[in-house]
Amino acid sequence: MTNGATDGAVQEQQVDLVVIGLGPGGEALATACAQAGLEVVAVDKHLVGGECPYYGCIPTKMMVRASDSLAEAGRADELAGDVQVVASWSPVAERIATEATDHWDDQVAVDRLADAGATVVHGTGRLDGVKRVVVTAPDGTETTYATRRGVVLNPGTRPAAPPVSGLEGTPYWTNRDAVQATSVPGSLVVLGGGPIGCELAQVFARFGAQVTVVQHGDRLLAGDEPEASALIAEVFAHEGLRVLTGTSLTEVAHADGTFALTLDDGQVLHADQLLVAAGRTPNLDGIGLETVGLDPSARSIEVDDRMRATGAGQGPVEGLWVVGDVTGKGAYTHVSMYQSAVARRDVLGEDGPAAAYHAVPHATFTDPEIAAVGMTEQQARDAGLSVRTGSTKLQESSRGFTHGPGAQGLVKVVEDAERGVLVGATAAGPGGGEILGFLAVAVHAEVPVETLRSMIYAYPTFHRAIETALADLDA
Ligand SMILES: Cc1cc2nc3c(=O)[nH]c(=O)nc-3n(C[C@H](O)[C@H](O)[C@H](O)COP(=O)(O)OP(=O)(O)OC[C@H]3O[C@@H](n4cnc5c(N)ncnc54)[C@H](O)[C@@H]3O)c2cc1C
Ligand SMILES: NC(=O)c1ccc[n+]([C@@H]2O[C@H](COP(=O)([O-])OP(=O)(O)OC[C@H]3O[C@@H](n4cnc5c(N)ncnc54)[C@H](O)[C@@H]3O)[C@@H](O)[C@H]2O)c1
Repeated sequence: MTNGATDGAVQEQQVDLVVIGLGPGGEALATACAQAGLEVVAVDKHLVGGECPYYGCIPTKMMVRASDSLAEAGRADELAGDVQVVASWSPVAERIATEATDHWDDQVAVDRLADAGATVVHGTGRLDGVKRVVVTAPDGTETTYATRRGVVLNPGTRPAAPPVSGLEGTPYWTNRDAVQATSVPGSLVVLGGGPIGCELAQVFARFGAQVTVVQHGDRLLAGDEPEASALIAEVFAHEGLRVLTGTSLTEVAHADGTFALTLDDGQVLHADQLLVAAGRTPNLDGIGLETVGLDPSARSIEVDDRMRATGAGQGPVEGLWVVGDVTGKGAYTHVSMYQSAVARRDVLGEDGPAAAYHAVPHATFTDPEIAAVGMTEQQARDAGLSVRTGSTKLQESSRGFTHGPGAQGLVKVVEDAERGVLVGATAAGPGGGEILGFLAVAVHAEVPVETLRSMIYAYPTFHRAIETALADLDA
């Protein structure tokens, strides 16, 4: 690192690369570029690793694993005899605090990145013109970095706070509070029926909370196929969760440890806790986009297939790569990591495949898991494709029949009939995310449907239902 001109408290340093935001993609890219010999400054204002390991995927999947074990124990009655389980949140809270997050301490991640050769800085980064960054340390000191190769942005998102009267100032939860819970509320209202709302609603309900989900759209998991939404609604109803769709929260009050939540139809809900899971706000405010000619009010940054930032209708901004949720290509850890590898190759001048998004997979870890890849039927129709669909219920397969309780699920395939390839698919059920692996290959590699139909599917597996769904394309 070479020091340039210094000006009072403001220092200027020359380095090869600055990474602003160390979510999964930024952390991986900073590590790889440092290992490749670049002088890398890796900046995060909070925890190295980002939302996924501390407040997102990892702690929530530990919660899901625990609540699934309770559900399985409940199913034993029907399958294997009496099982007595007294649910306790303590092992869940303990596992998250000690095994997942190290009590929300990132020292291990900081050391790992430093060992790779990067300089790790805890501070807030912002662009300061092309290939330049200013970092403000927690004590207010500012350092300017002039980079030789450029800057990578991976700032991610934070929980959105919907503009509901009275909400601000109440002790409501977001995902960040929910994963730090040390006990289960007696009653919980979940605002938002997306992946976060659905996963956490089911977890807390299975641990004994009385849960109501308030969703202003007309169905849960609105990004998935309607059949998957209907399945989740049916399971939630069966498990005693209340789901209110087509409803908005208009007013929040909190007194004596209780929330009073007024809905647009005048109904008032009372609950011990409110979890707001109503979408995400990109951390793009104040990051200096205007200093490189980009729109500072944008909700996402346009990127080309090498992850180089492009303004609307303009070419790439020199020396600026963007990865993760703020690219708007799918707010998932695997997308952030995938983009990180594409950007790393471009930064290092290596060859490799360009980014492509026709087969982005996702899995929502409710029970049953709702997993999908590529387009929904509606998206394929909107794209003007000649669409054929096939579907089957998992519980009607041999494996579903033997599995018994907890076997609800479905496989749905969406074919571009003109090309004879799948452009989308859904796998919902036990291990839905695992069944999806097969379908993700089919959509990614555009395997002809006739080839998929000529395969042998192991009996009696859940994934064998794919063969039935493919046969249904002709129906
Ligand atoms: C509850 C929950 C569950 C989830 N479950 C899953 C799941 O099961 N599977 C899945 O694939 N995805 C899941 N996700 C989504 C996943 O967490 C994100 O897609 C993933 O973290 C990738 O985000 P990212 O790389 O854009 O950055 P993030 O993880 O959001 O990290 C961004 C980092 O940038 C830092 N930062 C922001 N601005 C600045 C700045 N100006 N200067 C310095 N640092 C800055 C932040 O402190 C943060 O550390 C879940 C999310 C949530 C909230
Ligand atoms: N398993 C996974 O892969 C996983 C799990 C959790 C989150 N994630 C990622 O994180 C992202 C964010 O998740 P999310 O669930 O917060 O967001 P989301 O945007 O997917 O869903 C939020 C839901 O809240 C509803 N909503 C918004 N404002 C509302 C209001 N005022 N009243 C009632 N309902 C309202 C919306 O209609 C929407 O259905 C997801 O899109 C996903 O990419 C992934």
